[in-house]
Amino acid sequence: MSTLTSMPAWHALQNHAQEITHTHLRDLFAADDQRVERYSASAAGLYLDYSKNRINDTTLALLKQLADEVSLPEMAQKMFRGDKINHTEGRAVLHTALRSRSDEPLLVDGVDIRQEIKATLAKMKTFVEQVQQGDWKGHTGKQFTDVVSIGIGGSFLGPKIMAESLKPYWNKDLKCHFVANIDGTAISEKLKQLDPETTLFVMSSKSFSTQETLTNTLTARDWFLAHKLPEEAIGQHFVAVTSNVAAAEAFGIDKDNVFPMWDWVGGRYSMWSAIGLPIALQIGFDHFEQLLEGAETMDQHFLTAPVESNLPMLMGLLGVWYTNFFGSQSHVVLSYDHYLRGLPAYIQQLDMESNGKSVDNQSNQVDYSTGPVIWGGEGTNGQHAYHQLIHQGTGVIPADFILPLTSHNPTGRHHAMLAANCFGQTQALMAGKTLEEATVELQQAGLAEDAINALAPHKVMPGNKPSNTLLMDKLTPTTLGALVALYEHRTFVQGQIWQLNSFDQWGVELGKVLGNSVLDDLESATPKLNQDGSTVSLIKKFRNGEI
Ligand SMILES: O=P(O)(O)OC[C@H]1O[C@H](O)[C@H](O)[C@@H](O)[C@@H]1O
Repeated sequence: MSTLTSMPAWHALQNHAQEITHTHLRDLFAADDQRVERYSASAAGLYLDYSKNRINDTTLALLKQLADEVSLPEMAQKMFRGDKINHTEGRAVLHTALRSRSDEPLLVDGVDIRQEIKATLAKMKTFVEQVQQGDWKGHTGKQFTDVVSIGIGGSFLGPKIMAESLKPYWNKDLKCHFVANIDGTAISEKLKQLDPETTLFVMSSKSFSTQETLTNTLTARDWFLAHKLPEEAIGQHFVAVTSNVAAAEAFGIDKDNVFPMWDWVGGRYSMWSAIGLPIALQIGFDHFEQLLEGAETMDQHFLTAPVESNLPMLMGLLGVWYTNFFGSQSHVVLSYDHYLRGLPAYIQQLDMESNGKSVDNQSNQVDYSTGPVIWGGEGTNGQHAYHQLIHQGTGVIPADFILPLTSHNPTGRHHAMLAANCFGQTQALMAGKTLEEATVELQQAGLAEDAINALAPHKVMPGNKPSNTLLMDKLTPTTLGALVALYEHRTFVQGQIWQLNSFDQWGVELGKVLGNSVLDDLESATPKLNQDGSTVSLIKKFRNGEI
């Protein structure tokens, strides 16, 4: 039995879950008109209504006890101060330092990283301003109109989704494009639209060894040179962001054009570093700094607020409550804002690559569920696609609804309708519709009794489906920074409860290695074909070009 499942709070939560499954949220709201006042909290420009969760005061007390029993507050302090909590890679975890304005020295292996962070931010600021003001032009003297950010995983999702989310703040004279996939269509379709004389390439790869990014950059480089631009023009049109500066130089990127990052920043936590350069180019450096400031405000809240009003702690613990005591296997993030339509995909990598693991910090196989599938999309679109399952499916899928109260594009009644849909969905999930209510509805519609008896059960909505509602006054760089930091710390909370190292990703290695040996067989004149039968069959079909 693992240490986690032997903890007193764990056993108490198991017993408590048995009790609370017999209560309906409808009844909890009916019995307490102060419920939302007691189960809501605000911080860093965000408001969390968590009253539509399957909880009562005992639940929260036991979840808090569990947090204490795993020493969560102490673990958070260790992370922020640079302890090497990423123990399988022997690394600190300091994405929080990237957005900190503290001057307190922060040593990693004897080096004060605050100075490196400051120097890199200054380098980014100078570069962004030079590009925006036309002081850094293309080889033929034209100002850049387009930026192509080449990267994948955390070197793609952060830049792309944050830039997309902050469109109201875009520098109108510069358009950022994002290429990630090795599929040649991705880069080909992008390059078709572009003029090499006015295009700047930002190649982002922490390791500088990722096949997709290296290949796409070489293809971009070939395209660039194929347009009669000389080799010496590369230096003006290609910059890189990486922790492997030597590899970047060997690749042909000028040393002065390399923006450093560090091994104490995980890829999925790296948008605050120079990986965020495309964001800063798109929205301007001042707005990028506001993104950092919003995140830092959430950091301080996470470090100092008591559990019962600590947004990341509450959301993280509630996730554990459903995963481990209600059998939930997925969690849905619903952005009721068109600009935030990509956010669920960002949180998907953040959370699933952090906690999609089954070996604990003591190198033992866990005997409990860990990271759920994170999915989601844009409201109200999801209501016409997958909300059916959330309402009437057989499982419990906790939902986060995210809505800015003010739209950047006030258009007629649109925003009121968006908000009404958002709130209506959380209400329907909570209250549901009973058989009696469905029956009365059908009687009022004049259906015959046998028809009613056949149809009514299909119209029953069990309700008691949990949701969080996250509000902000308006989507700004500051509130977006706070929102992303909130989810980073929510992921940290869950990883700590599950006794996981949330900051390595050994699971992505095998597929890459096997893919390389398959590639040899796909391209070789004399393929070895010493793979399993299915893979050999697939290789042969690819080589023959027919199924
Ligand atoms: O930035 P790179 O070193 O190119 O890595 C890009 C991505 O590669 C892997 O898939 C990791 O799992 C991701 O966390 C990382 O963001």
